[in-house]
Amino acid sequence: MSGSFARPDTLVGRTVGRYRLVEKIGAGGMGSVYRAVHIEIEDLVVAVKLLLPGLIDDEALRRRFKDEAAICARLSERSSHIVQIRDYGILEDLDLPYFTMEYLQGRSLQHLMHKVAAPVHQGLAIARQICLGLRVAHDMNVVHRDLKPSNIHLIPDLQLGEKVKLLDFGIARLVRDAQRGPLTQGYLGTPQYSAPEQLRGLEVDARADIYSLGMILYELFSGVCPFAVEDQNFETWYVLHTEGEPSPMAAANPRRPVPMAIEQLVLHCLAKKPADRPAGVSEILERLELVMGHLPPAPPAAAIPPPPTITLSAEQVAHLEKQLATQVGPIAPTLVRRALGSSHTPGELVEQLAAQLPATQREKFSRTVLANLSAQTSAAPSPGVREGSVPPVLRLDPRFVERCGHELSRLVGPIAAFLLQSALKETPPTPAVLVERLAALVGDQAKAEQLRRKLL
Ligand SMILES: Nc1ncnc2c1ncn2[C@@H]1O[C@H](COP(=O)(O)OP(=O)(O)OP(=O)(O)O)[C@@H](O)[C@H]1O
Repeated sequence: MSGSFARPDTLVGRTVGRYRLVEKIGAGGMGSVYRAVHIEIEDLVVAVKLLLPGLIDDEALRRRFKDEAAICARLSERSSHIVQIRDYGILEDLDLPYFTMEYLQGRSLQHLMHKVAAPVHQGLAIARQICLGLRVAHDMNVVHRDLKPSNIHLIPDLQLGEKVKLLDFGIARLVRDAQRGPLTQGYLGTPQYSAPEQLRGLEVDARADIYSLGMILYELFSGVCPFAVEDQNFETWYVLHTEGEPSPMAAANPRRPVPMAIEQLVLHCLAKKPADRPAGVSEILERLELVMGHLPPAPPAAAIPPPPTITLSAEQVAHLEKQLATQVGPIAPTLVRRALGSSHTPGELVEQLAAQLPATQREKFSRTVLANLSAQTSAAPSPGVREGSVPPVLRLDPRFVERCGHELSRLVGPIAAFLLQSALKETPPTPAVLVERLAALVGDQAKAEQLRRKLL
């Protein structure tokens, strides 16, 4: 039935492969994305991307859509920082290609950066994970070409606290694609984040992604764009990227001082000529890790969060977990515990949890749980006492933490203190959980295994 046109939202309720489309999450230039559940196992949630129905007759776009799934599938085999592809197929009656991905909870980096600059510690952890994912793509000769905050998701993760996932390889291409020639066929991308050579329609390589990364890191650490922008049109961005000088980061946001080494790195990435940028993502990673190694480590005891500042009854906690679990599944109790540890009011608690949900679910969730919470929540607990089913704060033996730091620094060098601090920042872990968090942070499977062997 080639050429037929189906309105995307009429697809809600349809079965695609083994999944039923539940709601539309959003749409981009090439496809619409839906949250979907398995037809037999409701807790199995995925995201399904379908080519826009108006594009099904365009063979080149169909091929590009399939390429996106294929490239992502290949890359995610090698990096957990790249969204996983589960399936690819065609909806027979509509002749509509689709692919199925892991469903990403949480929020995009665009959402995080919308309000303020990230604290340096958090910014470094995010930047490092973006680089780990991007390095795998570049090592496999794939250039993303549309790296931007909305294509970088931060999902809640038991080990990392916050895990970066790169997505939307819709216009990614192999650097050398013999059948289709070099990457020079007109402009594709997002002008705000594109490198000068990409905007000019010239041949691009991994260094175009490095430029986009520079734009993202500038905003991540300073909270503002490197250029003063009046009109958000192609011409304006073209002039700014090809001729404009980025403002010094310190001047851009004097209230949020950025370490000099980060500023130098970011401005290096934003060099106009590809040859003047860092040679590769490995170099950027090394420089980020050098900064991490020099940040003053917080003493482990101080890194253990203070007791929570609101108390809930066991029933309220159970209600909250149940409401959240309908959206996020088994990770709900962990998210509730973490949010309880850093909220001062029921409103703050609900806001934190709602931020983990897709935008369409937030309001309903907030309304439902706030009504339940505001009935009985007290704002100031009796000292050190916490009601409800939430376990008490666990205190780790400082000697064990010290041993972890020691083993870690043998494996990763000066960034050990930074990683240890990150691992302790989340809800206080048991020793085994601490080791798992560290193993995940190391970002290298062999080293992670060595760490487990030494410490467990
Ligand atoms: N695996 C996923 N899990 C959850 N949300 C997703 C997933 N993949 C995409 N999305 C969301 O779906 C929406 C549409 O994504 P899509 O990649 O199609 O377009 P886009 O990035 O918004 O636009 P464009 O591709 O034109 O730049 C976005 O809000 C994106 O965050």
